[in-house]
Amino acid sequence: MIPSPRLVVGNWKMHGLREQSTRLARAVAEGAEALPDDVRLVLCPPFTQLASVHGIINAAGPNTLLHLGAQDCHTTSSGPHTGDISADMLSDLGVQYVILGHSERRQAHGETDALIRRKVEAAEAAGLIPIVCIGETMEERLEGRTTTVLATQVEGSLTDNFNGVLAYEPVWAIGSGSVPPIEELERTLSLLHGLLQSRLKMDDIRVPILYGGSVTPAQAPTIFSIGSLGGVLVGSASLEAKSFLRIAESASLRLSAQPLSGPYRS
Ligand SMILES: O=C[C@H](O)COP(=O)(O)O
Repeated sequence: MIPSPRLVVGNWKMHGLREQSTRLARAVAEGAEALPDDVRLVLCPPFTQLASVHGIINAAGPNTLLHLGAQDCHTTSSGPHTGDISADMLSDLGVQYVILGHSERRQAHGETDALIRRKVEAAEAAGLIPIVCIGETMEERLEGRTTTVLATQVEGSLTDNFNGVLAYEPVWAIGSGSVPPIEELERTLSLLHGLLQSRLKMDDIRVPILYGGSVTPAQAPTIFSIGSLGGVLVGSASLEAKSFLRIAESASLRLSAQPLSGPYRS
């Protein structure tokens, strides 16, 4: 059974100096106190702000819904890799989740499925929960190759005993203001569920599937009307505490009183 809390992950990307990050994390921590415990918030600041955000999460106390995530890690635990950060280092800092294979890293840093898989292995070995991103480009979508692209990414990026989180982020939806039509998203989620079953050779899949790409407070209730959705990966809207918290409210089944449905919530 998938963990019942829905994940609302804020990927701050390369945004945030000290003052702004501290203010944002404090505001989210304060707002999180009012949320029901069927949501879990994960803040993924840049590496430079992990320690201060960790301090704020710690100060929020043991029952906080807030967790700490990073945006990448290296494939090995230490060594001569100038400028890189290992999963062990993240874990040592109190990080619990790590985003891997984001399309911005696949595109700007040439990350391949094979490399991402090695990062997933490193994250798992360090006790971190990997959030692996997959998604098709607009060109691939227009060529009708979405299914093949997703199948290849699921096959190549995940480990055999993967027990993390999968984030479906159509590359064309990121930062574009466009979200796939809800019926299409529902179909893709069910496709991904099938791909996970065959990749992990298991019928009872417990890997939460998140959606990411232009998630806003206005779009969130429609997106979360898909009962099987494990959560969302939020970029721009996570940089504003109010928006991020409103998205988290929509994620709560208790607050939205949606009927439970789908493979994860039976
Ligand atoms: O990791 C987050 C995604 O890239 C989505 O970013 P966005 O919400 O700004 O479209």
